[in-house]
Amino acid sequence: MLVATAVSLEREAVAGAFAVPVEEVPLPGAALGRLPLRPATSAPGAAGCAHPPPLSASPPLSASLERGDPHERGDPHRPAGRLATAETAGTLDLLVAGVGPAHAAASTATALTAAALAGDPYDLVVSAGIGGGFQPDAAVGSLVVADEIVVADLGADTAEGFVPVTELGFGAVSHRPPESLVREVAAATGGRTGTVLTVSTVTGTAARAAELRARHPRALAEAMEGFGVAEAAAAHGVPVLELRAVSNPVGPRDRAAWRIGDALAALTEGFGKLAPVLESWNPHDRTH
Ligand SMILES: O=C(O)c1cccc(C(=O)CC[C@H]2O[C@@H](n3cnc4c(=O)[nH]cnc43)[C@H](O)[C@@H]2O)c1
Repeated sequence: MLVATAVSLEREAVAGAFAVPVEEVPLPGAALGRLPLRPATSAPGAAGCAHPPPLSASPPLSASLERGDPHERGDPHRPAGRLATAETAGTLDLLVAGVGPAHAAASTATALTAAALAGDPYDLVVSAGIGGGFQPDAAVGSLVVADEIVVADLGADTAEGFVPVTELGFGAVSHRPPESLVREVAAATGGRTGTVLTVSTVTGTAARAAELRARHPRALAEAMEGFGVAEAAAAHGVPVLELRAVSNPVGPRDRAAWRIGDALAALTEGFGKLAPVLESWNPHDRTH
């Protein structure tokens, strides 16, 4: 499984979250973390990690998100970010995929291609991160599991309104994660299911929020990467999931209202609950 996040996560925090140490692996222009889904009790090669904490008690996935340290944000010119791996049996790789749909798509496609060429293809891609929540349905600090991943601004602006790219005769504007996986992940994490929009421009006015909601009445959240990750996954025939923790309301710009710490705590807790679901999920069940 490949987990694509927008910005860099501290290796120590990631190791703590998944209860294993990770090692950086030098790959050509790439960065990815390979971690077991299960908390390792005495994993071979997991030196200094004989008694790791349970997943649910793990520290935040990323403290570095809040710091804004450019070195923690990954190198925007290296599409796949940084790659690290645990020496234990690798079942989960963590990819710093970059901010925005294009960067996320490039990073994810690079990682998927590298894995396929190495003869070890992924069977699931998860786009995970923080996002804006449409009020009152997706409260700050809550989790949203996408049952549909929709790009909201890929198309043409016309006097009659927005025309999606599909109506212009091109491409796709939506991807649907496997229904059974969405159901099970939502049940395990307590997340709400609904559409998660992908935008290239963060919504900053009430008018834009209302316009998006009018076009996408089922939208619970917006973020900037899901559709890019989903396009890369679709190109490889791999199912996709998107999990967002709400850090701010969608609407008028108000940086004081951001609750990134709360959202990351919710994401970390939710992620810990994903492990058993993902372990038992049958990757061949791609639609139901
Ligand atoms: O400067 C602003 O007003 C502003 C408001 C919200 C988000 C940003 C970002 O730069 C977000 C980058 C990052 O976080 C995700 N995210 C979080 N909240 C939102 C949102 O309301 N709309 C879209 N994306 C959001 C996003 O996926 C990026 O990874 C700036």
